[in-house]
Amino acid sequence: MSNEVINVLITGAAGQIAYSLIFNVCKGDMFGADQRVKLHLLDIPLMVDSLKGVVMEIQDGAYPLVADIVITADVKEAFTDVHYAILVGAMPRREGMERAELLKANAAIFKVQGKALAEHSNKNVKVLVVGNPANTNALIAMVSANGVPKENFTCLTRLDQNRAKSQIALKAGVNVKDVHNVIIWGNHSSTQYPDYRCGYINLASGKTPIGTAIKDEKWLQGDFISTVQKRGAAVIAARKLSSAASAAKAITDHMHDWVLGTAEGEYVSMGVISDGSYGTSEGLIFSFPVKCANGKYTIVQGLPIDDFSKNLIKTTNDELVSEKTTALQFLSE
Ligand SMILES: NC(=O)c1ccc[n+]([C@@H]2O[C@H](COP(=O)([O-])OP(=O)(O)OC[C@H]3O[C@@H](n4cnc5c(N)ncnc54)[C@H](O)[C@@H]3O)[C@@H](O)[C@H]2O)c1
Ligand SMILES: O=C(O)C[C@H](O)C(=O)O
Repeated sequence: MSNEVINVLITGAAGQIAYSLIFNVCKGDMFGADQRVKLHLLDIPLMVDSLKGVVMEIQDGAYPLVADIVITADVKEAFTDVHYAILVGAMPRREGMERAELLKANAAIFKVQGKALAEHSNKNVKVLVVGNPANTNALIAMVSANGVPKENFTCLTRLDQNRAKSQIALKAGVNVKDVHNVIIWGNHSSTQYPDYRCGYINLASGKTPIGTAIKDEKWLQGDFISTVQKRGAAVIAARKLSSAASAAKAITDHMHDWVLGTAEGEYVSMGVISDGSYGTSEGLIFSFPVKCANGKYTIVQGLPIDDFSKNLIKTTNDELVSEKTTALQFLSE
């Protein structure tokens, strides 16, 4: 076991996602089986008693990798010296709430947390935003965090990628581990574009493009896309709560790959700052296919984009531009 300890912040630590996520970190699933961690767990004052119960459960799990735990409702204490910040806590959408209202409530939270990252966290802190609207919350934190490198801000679209891979595996009758390089473009919302066109399946006969293996273009261009786009809402309708265990798994996958690297030839989807690749608007937090090595990601370049893909990428890009305009307006008020 390494002697070095990394400081990992999880906000919304008394919530549903955190109740799975924290234990994935404790087990070593995120940063590796040798990496010791100090957990910084932040929630609102009302939830601090509940956090005390979470701490008891961490202790009762007897995890050798857990070096220390801080629980707090104080932003400064939570953000101080953290190497990794996983920002899950956010104002949930209430019934009848307009998207703009949700954006406004969360803009305030992520502005404060962006400033806290700049003022109190490790200079090279790596940030993953999960709380919705995830892309735009990440953008707000990024523009509020003077001095923290912009490429250190990401948002979660790995859950969408995992959903897409599973749908393909179910349709093809293969194990999900044999499905590769399915891409999520754009916003973590119903305008996202799940793209199978660069992906392949490892069949007994060899590496086969998804379109060739599945041979059902109507499904691939129709129900496949809409099922993935609407999966979050379908889980909410069934569970009366939003997805939590699958979100925690995806967060673990995202951070694991960012920090420890992706396998040779493998793409994963991450919301990252757009450099204008594939005709997207520079400066948005946009989900792209990326590869990771040495703690850094790079956007995969040169993928073929036909008119079908171009249109769907434009739709999700337009939505993100409009969210950005609304959010920046709130920030300037
Ligand atoms: N990007 C994705 O793929 C994805 C997937 C699932 C859920 N989500 C989003 O993740 C968020 C959390 O989901 P959940 O199911 O854990 O919700 P939850 O309501 O169970 O937990 C959220 C927690 O955040 C806390 N919180 C609220 N404001 C806070 C603040 N300012 N600072 C610290 N903590 C704060 C709440 O007190 C609560 O304990 C939601 O916004 C949800 O929509 C995103
Ligand atoms: O869609 C939602 O509001 C919940 C979450 O973002 C999800 O994708 O499960």
